Amino acid sequence: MRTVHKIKELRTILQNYRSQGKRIGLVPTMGNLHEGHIALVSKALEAADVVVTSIFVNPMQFGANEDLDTYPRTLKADQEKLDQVGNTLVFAPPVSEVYPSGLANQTQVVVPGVSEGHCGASRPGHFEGVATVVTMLLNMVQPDIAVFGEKDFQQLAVIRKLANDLMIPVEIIGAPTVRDDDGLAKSSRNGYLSELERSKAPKIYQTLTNLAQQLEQLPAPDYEALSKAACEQLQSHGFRPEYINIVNSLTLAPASDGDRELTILAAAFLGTTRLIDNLSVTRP
Ligand SMILES: Nc1ncnc2c1ncn2[C@@H]1O[C@H](COP(=O)(O)OP(=O)(O)OP(=O)(O)O)[C@@H](O)[C@H]1O
Ligand SMILES: CC(C)(CO)[C@@H](O)C(=O)[O-]
Ligand code: BAL
Repeated sequence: MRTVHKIKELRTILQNYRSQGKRIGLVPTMGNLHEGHIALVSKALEAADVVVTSIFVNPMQFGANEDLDTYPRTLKADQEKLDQVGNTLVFAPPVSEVYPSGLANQTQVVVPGVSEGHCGASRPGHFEGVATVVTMLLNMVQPDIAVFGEKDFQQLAVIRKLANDLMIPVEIIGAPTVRDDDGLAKSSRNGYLSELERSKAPKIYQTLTNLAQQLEQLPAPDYEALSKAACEQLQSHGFRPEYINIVNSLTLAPASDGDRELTILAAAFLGTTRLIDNLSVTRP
């Protein structure tokens, strides 16, 4: 497995693979890899001959009071994990390589509709940062396929829309959320949790599971009342819920009576750690 830090070098290597007729996959990450990320790389390897795993903590998607400075950077351990998986190439550029003219001067990609609300409301500018860097990565790598996790459900919707709207010739593939045995979605930020917080954290998934059951069973659910009750349930377990929203799985607009494919989106703080999760349901 090779690691490259420069776009020029990456392009030369990929050109060589392409000229041999190899299919190229991309898995964008911010590093600190766990089994969720490895599942994305394995899925990409099912559809591509060589997979580029990018590791880049993208400053453009972090808000002023967020954890850009403390976000775990663990390149060596990440390389060792990827070494076990298969034919991967690590692309780990420095910030100066991705934003040579600085952030303030950077052209941005804005994705209307699906970027708004949910995490888009609580993290202003976040999805512009994600959409911009993902567009740049897709242009740098020019992959046949790119794999993203359903754990970041709204992000996946944003990326599907930008690839479609900007006519980027890539297949965007979603991969299911990988969870710990107790249901907690694996996430780099789980590492911020204290032992006590970690023991409470699975409540977020349990709350979503209970809510999903009600959505499957109730003949005419009152979505707002159910969301409010679920937030109160989380609060009683020591969370500070940011939102629990029941949405149309495709548009991410609030669920309405005729919708059958629904997704429950949730974000909540445990102490200073912000966790997100989601669960999709089909109404009878
Ligand atoms: N548990 C998981 N299951 C499936 N995919 C995941 C999981 N966790 C992260 N991913 C996916 O991995 C890719 C890179 O995500 P990222 O590096 O931000 O990891 P993360 O663990 O979600 O980090 P953070 O805690 O900062 O949100 C994204 O497409 C994300 O959806
Ligand atoms: C897609 C991504 C790598 C863009 O920085 C990031 O938002 C993430 O890790 O999910
Ligand atoms: N996993 C999404 C990236 C972020 O929270 O910034």
